[in-house]
Amino acid sequence: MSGALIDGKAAAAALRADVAEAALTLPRKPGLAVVLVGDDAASQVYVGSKEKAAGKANINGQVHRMPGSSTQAEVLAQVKALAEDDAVDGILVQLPLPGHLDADEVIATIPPEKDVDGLTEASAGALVLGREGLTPCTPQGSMRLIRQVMPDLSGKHAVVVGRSILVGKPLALMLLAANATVTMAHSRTKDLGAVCREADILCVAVGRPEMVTADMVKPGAIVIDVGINRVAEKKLVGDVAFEGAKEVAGHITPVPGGVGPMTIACLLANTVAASARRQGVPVPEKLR
Ligand SMILES: Nc1nc2c(c(=O)[nH]1)N[C@@H](CN(C=O)c1ccc(C(=O)N[C@@H](CCC(=O)O)C(=O)O)cc1)CN2
Repeated sequence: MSGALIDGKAAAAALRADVAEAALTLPRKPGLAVVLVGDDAASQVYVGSKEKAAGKANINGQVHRMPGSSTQAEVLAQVKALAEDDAVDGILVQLPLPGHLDADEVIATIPPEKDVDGLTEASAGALVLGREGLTPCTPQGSMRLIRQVMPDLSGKHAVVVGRSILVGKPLALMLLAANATVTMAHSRTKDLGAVCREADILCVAVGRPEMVTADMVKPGAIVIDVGINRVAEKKLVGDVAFEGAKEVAGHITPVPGGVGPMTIACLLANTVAASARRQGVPVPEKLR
């Protein structure tokens, strides 16, 4: 029997509606600033989607496009200007940056209270310590989809394949905080298939098209595919071989239409939450 599809598009639309409603309750309209350096085609698409979604969610979205030849000093100056702009509640620098730039230094320039990507040391530290903070959008979106299917993760075994700062590491910490038993797998893991087959919840974020196959999935497992791999002009696939895996999984996210849309919805949720804190009002309940 085929596993149930986890509809990320519908979940993202519902969250965006909650964000739009919450934004209207704030004393001042929230502001989101996106810095895009260079002309990476995929980044242009994602930033365009973020700007459009922000407008529909009653958030002032602004995009600062910089040439790929921009120097480190020029990018740092742009982020610092946004850090000092009181109308800006959230700042994100679209990744990846051009290779000549030091992304760590750029991200470190974002004030923690405006870090709506959840990538600064302060945000990562808050996540490790179990304190309130802004969490990365894709792991946060993944957790929202998991909890839709399984509200209580106690006693469940989660396997996260991939250990990036954008997804794998924060997602593992969020699963731990939700009382799952967590295994982190990566390129150096021996017998990856055996490890994956232990998972009640299998999250894959490695950037390798269809790497996880049906024989690596425990029957009835929840499969969260975070991969977004363009394999042809008009064809996107995830890190999981969907057609085979869906016959074994209990629930599975598609690509496209799964975790991706949740990334943008969670960015908007983070922006309204950051704005509420900066304006000294409670974070709307639905966005906590
Ligand atoms: N600063 C950041 N950079 C990047 C992030 C991030 O969270 N912060 N994540 C990814 C890219 N990304 C957002 O920036 C992103 C990727 C994919 C989608 C999405 O909705 N994908 C659709 C398909 C869209 C398409 O046709 O390409 C889907 O999966 O249904 C949204 C956002 C790396 N950079």
